[in-house]
Amino acid sequence: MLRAYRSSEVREAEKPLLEQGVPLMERASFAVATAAVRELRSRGHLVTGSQVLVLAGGGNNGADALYAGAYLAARGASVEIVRASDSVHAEALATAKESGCALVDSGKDGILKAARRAGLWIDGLAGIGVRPPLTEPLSSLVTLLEEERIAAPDEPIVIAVDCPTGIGVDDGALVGPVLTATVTVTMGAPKPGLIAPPASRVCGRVEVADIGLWFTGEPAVATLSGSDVADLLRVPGPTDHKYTRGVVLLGTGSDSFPGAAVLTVGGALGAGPGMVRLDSPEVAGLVLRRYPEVVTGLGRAQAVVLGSGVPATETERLKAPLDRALEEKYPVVLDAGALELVKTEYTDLPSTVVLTPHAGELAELLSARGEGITRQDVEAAPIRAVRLAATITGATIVLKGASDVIAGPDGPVYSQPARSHWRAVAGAGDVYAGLLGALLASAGEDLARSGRGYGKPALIAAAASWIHAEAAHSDGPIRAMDIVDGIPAAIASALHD
Ligand SMILES: NC(=O)C1=CN([C@@H]2O[C@H](COP(=O)(O)OP(=O)(O)OC[C@H]3O[C@@H](n4cnc5c(N)ncnc54)[C@H](O)[C@@H]3O)[C@@H](O)[C@H]2O)[C@@H](O)CC1
Ligand SMILES: Nc1ncnc2c1ncn2[C@@H]1O[C@H](COP(=O)(O)OP(=O)(O)O)[C@@H](O)[C@H]1O
Ligand SMILES: [K+]
Repeated sequence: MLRAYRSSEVREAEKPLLEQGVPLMERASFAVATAAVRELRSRGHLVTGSQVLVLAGGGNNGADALYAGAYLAARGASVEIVRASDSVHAEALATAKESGCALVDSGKDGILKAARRAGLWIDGLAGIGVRPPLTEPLSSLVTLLEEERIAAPDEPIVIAVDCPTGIGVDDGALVGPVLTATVTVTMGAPKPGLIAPPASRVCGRVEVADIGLWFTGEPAVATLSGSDVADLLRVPGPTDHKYTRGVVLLGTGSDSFPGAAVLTVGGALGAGPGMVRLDSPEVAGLVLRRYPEVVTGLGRAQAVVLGSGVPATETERLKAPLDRALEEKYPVVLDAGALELVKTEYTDLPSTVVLTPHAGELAELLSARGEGITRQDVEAAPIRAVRLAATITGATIVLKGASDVIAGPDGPVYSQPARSHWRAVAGAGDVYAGLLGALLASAGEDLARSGRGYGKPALIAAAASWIHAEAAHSDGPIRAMDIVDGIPAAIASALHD
């Protein structure tokens, strides 16, 4: 599991070490320099003679970059420094100069010329001490460098120290200019913005440098790996039968969208529940032709999926199964049309109800609940949007997208990236809803007994996102049914991770 901690938690973790005089900055800058050497070598360059640009801001982040520059200069690199603040760390600057680094003329032309000369930039303009948007003069400098980076015929390697300058370190937001990185060398632990969208998209490869920090608390944001998923999966044993393995009931599909029933059933069956029930008479024939193992009609279940392929105007029939699940405290997935119910009637939900909107649906839901939020707002700061929605509704929220961002009213936010953007295809969300329902069903009795979720529904949803991403992994076009077909192998790969 990748565990990301906020800047305040990083500073807390640093405190005892700094009091003991542990040389954190030395460790940090050495990690940056080592990453720089590796990046140069992996592209066939020698350190000696390589042209490096150190972008040094006024904080400790700038000092890290300067010491890294000093190290590279001592190894024979030709290092130039852009001094982006009047208050650059004096000792670090002196060390860099002594090692042979040269200061660049700080006018626009001087900076651009130096940027063009250098094949590797070290971004020490701002670290975890900065809240975006950047203010002047840093804002213009970052804009200039990012434009140059994009326009350069040979794209420079950009090594971000701790985080790319300009990102929302703690919330993953992108507001204002940022300098996109090839590699981010982050100190001690990832920060939320390094693993959560949209900021995670400008971080390149994230490397965590062990500088001796120790974190014991709950992370702010986490990303599950295959082995975390394996820990959550209930593998059947000799005493299991279909009812102990979990029954999932689907109220999905309609005359308008019959295929959604096939896709949700396929997603559910792929996860291996004991039984899938379908309560959608108008599409039962279609589903049974493809999946004869499905049982039709209402009945007992340990989890319920409602709304995929059901128009928002036809949600009346979803209320009976929803009421029953709420009464019996079984987990529920509300997808697509069923989200309509949360706008007006079902306004206070337990966290065992999981809502699965895409960005547009989440914006609509939040707006209907009195928050003036657009799709663009959701996309610019997904962590904030899911947290807000979880607080307002009480439910667990899965914001579907290139990365799924998941939050309950408490516990960490999970950010689960896609393995391939070919996944963005109609019906992929229906497959997800069915898959999630089946996973919740296998935990349904436990969740019902606990009465509340205590973070577990979010964790299970994150596992569903991992499996879905793995099942949709592809180097070329895929259909939603290919994701269905990929689920059993994705689960097997988690179990063997
Ligand atoms: N604290 C420590 O002891 C350690 C910190 N380390 C490094 O130190 C960094 C944090 O250092 P700092 O706390 O000095 O913070 P930063 O280095 O992130 O920089 C803060 C600087 O940015 C300016 N600034 C703040 N908000 C701004 C905005 N919106 N627009 C433009 N400028 C803005 C401030 O005036 C200040 O000069 C970490 O990211 C990491 O790289 C490492 O050296 C390891 C040890
Ligand atoms: N850019 C992207 N890259 C990868 N996956 C994506 C991207 N955008 C969306 N997705 C995924 O595609 C699916 C789309 O779901 P949804 O919007 O509900 O569509 P539908 O209702 O047609 O199934 C979700 O699983 C989501 O995580
Ligand atoms: K930085």
